Amino acid sequence: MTAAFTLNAVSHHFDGAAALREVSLSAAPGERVALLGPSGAGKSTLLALLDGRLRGWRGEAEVLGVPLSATHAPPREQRTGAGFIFQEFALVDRLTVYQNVMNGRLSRMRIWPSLWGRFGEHDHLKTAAALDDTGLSDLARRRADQLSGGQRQRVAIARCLAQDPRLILADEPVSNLDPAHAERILGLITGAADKRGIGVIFSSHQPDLARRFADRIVGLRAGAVQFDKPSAQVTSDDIAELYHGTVPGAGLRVVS
Ligand SMILES: Nc1ncnc2c1ncn2[C@@H]1O[C@H](COP(=O)(O)OP(=O)(O)OP(=O)(O)O)[C@@H](O)[C@H]1O
Repeated sequence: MTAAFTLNAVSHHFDGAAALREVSLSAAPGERVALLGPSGAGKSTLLALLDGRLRGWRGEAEVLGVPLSATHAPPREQRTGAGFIFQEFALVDRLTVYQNVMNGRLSRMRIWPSLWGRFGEHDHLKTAAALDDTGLSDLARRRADQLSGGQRQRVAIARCLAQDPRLILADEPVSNLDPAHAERILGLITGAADKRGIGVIFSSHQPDLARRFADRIVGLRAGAVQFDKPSAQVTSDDIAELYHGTVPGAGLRVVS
């Protein structure tokens, strides 16, 4: 089966400073991988690369069997089918929950219908299913700016699910949430992925949650892979070494 992604010696620099250094990694289909590491380790950069948004990197990268280009965005018909959940939710405040989730369908539509916002019955069905999976059906008519942080995050997840993704990428999906909500949201994302038989790659600052919700943890530091292990084999020493010398509060938040 096609790997969720494969990276071979991928490096990236921002203004001459290395953000990723010779990263070689892959994930099996359906695998849940957590990216851990202190602030500035390169987690968001790696996820942006997997999402096909990063330009100017070196090396080789393939997502869901589609080679990525370091120089240009892929044409619509060659997109990988990965869905992205943004840390800051990226919702349109003046639109309803339903409209925000429906927007997830735009990337699945042909160009002209998408420009006119002409959604079909199939799009409405996918939207309704995504709202149901995230427990948002009762809030469908509420405006996005009238939601709590946890509810907004659920809308962002539903929008991603409405895309019918073949892989879910999530950049610190629970960083703005209290511990109980964080656990619920990660359970929601990984449960929805399991139901669809697809993988999840998420970044986190919370080792305990990463251990609980990921099959595998990749420790990134200063753009390089420091460890890559099944979650059950990641020790407290691995975590301490990964965060060694970093500013307190910029990372580790233990959730019991
Ligand atoms: N657009 C940008 N322009 C310049 N430098 C950038 C840009 N984006 C990231 N960087 C730098 O690249 C490095 C990696 O950043 P990245 O955001 O990938 O880290 P991160 O592990 O996601 O951090 P955090 O946990 O704080 O979100 C950092 O040194 C950061 O300052």
